Amino acid sequence: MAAIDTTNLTKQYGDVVAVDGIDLIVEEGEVFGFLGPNGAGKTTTIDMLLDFIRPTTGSATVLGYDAQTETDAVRDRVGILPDGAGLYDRSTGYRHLEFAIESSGGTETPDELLDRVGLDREDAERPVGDYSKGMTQRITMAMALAGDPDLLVLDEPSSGLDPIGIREMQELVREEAASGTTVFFSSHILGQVSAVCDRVGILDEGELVTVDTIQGLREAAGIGSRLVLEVGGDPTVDLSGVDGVTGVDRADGSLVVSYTDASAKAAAIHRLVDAGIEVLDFSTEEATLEDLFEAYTGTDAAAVPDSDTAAGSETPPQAAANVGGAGE
Ligand SMILES: Nc1ncnc2c1ncn2[C@@H]1O[C@H](COP(=O)(O)OP(=O)(O)OP(=O)(O)O)[C@@H](O)[C@H]1O
Repeated sequence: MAAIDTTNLTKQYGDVVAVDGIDLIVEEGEVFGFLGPNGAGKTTTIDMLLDFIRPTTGSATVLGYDAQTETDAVRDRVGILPDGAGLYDRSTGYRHLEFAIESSGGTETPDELLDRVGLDREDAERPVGDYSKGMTQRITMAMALAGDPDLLVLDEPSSGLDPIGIREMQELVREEAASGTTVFFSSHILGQVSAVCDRVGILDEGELVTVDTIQGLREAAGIGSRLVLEVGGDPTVDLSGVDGVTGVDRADGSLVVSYTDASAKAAAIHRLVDAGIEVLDFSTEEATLEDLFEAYTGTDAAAVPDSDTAAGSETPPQAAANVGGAGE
């Protein structure tokens, strides 16, 4: 059974096709990165998976349950970190956790969840309305973890976190994955997705343009990295048959070997040395993740702000599930 399975999932707002006929399968146990520039349709897709909004056409199942007709079964099994937490400002972090544990039927204690997300007890006793953005993100993540969900849906989870917080969040995702939880990780920041995800789907203007591993994306996009070698003399070079090498050129007196697989670097150098060619020096120029993002979306990733601003939604922001909200 797939953790997420969508068929022609579509959401249209007037003339805007926010999500355009997505067919996507996320296997159980995988960490799947859902990547796309701002406005690509990531949050809209997630909102349809959790029945916060209804598709215009198409359907989806989550953990084998119909996303529209078996919503309770879905929400009971899914932990959600929404883009823009719907918390109760005057209620404490601790109270939010108690509520999340109670409504998810969890057996953990609030303190255990606080530990996992790096929030201390003192902060947990303050009203969440006083929290910084990073603290809000942490308490929301803790709520999402309550009840040991089978699927974690994280919408821009690093939003508001500092570099240490981002690393801790990635570690949490790895821990969850190691314990068998499927993780659906949405972000517009490729580096964060690639750090934790087994596969990545790239969404652009509502369309799922590709689904692959990061390595597969590199190869398919044909944006390899380059090995620049300074060699003695002007030898004839034949690197045909070296796995991962996609081309050999000369530039400014150097030999430039293009490759899509990092293991090709050492193999190419060995081949040259075996052929009696003197390798005086070498350096590598790696294709960046930004190059990759740009190749698929036409969006200059460097110019995409690290924004956590979501487009509007049909419904008010949702509290982290398995939660309906944490009343006072
Ligand atoms: N309620 C709505 N009414 C009209 N248009 C909407 C509504 N909600 C979303 N949209 C539009 O749908 C498109 C997809 O928005 P969505 O929020 O899903 O993108 P996103 O990929 O999550 O973006 P971000 O990374 O900025 O959060 C955008 O063009 C957005 O303006």
